[in-house]
Amino acid sequence: MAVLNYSKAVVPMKSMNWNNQCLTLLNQTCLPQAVQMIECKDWRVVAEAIRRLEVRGAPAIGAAAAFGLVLGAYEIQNDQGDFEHNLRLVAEELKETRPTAVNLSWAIDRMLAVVSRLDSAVSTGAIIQALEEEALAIAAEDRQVNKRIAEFGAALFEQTGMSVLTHCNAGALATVDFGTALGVIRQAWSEKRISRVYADETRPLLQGARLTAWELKEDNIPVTVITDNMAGWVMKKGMVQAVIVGADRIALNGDVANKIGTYSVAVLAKQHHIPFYVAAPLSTFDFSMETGEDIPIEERNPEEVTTFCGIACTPAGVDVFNPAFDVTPHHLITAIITEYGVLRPSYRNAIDQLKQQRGGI
Ligand SMILES: CSC[C@H]1O[C@H](OP(=O)(O)O)[C@H](O)[C@@H]1O
Repeated sequence: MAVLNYSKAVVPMKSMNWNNQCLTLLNQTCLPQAVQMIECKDWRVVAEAIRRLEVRGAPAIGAAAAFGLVLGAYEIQNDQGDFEHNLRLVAEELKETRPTAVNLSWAIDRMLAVVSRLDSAVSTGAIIQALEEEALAIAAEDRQVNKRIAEFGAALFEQTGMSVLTHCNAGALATVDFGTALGVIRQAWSEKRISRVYADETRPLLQGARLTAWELKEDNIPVTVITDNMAGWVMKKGMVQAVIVGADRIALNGDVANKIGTYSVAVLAKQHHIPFYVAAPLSTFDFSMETGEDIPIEERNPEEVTTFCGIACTPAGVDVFNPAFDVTPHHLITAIITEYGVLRPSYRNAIDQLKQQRGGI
């Protein structure tokens, strides 16, 4: 695995790039201190990068896993045994890297569907070419989808000069490019609808303080970083007029899994009569899941909580609970912004109407 260090001046805001059988990832665990790219030529390196949150964010890990499957296909093309069977083994290992974001399984299933549609007589080389084209399509669609979400979402900010709070990072770093919640913020800023962003630091891994603040500073969008326990007071003081977040999995009734702490922010927003928006592409919806009750919640290494920048901040041996996500019930969500428009309660009806409009999903 080659590691390349860039000066900040040249780094693309994109989370990843694919070229000549190599997936280059912007290593998000090094930001904002260092801009480091990881060159992945082995699918196992991609899988580990997803597990370690070197690449993270629901759409971003979906796209990364898709390119990881292409790397796997190149590796196994001359192996003994059935190519499609061996490919599905790689696909399953990529799917298992993180359980909550449905975009991961959505992307892998979309890639495998390409293989299923091909004539059984086609060459392995033709299969690999089709897989590579599909992964590139997933990545290319991402920016277009995020731009549409941004246009629909920005219109929700009806005043000028509003302040908005966000949690975690749903930016260009969490997607292939431009971002979902931060995409809406970028568009609303360009239309002068918002004047400042309050970014929750988002313990324990600080995606807000490290990544959202980095993205917004790079874009010269005014950002104020707050600790997670300040969100209520910021709302009480009237310092924000809206909340917008991303999502990792959305159930058919509109329950939303997102970074841990999102539920608390939604309860606070309700208490203070502040609109709470979720921005997410259709690939974040789980059409097999009626409610958020069954959304798998990833639990991560306790050391993410017991240490801070590598320094122990708890006594040794204490018990730790470290869920990476929580589920916000649909009744706390004002609207869900998608690339097909803004969904409002009842979300089940809205999603059914969307399915009818599109002749299915
Ligand atoms: C645009 S999806 C971003 C979504 O993913 C983040 O989780 P993680 O940093 O663990 O990958 C967080 O839930 C964001 O809202």
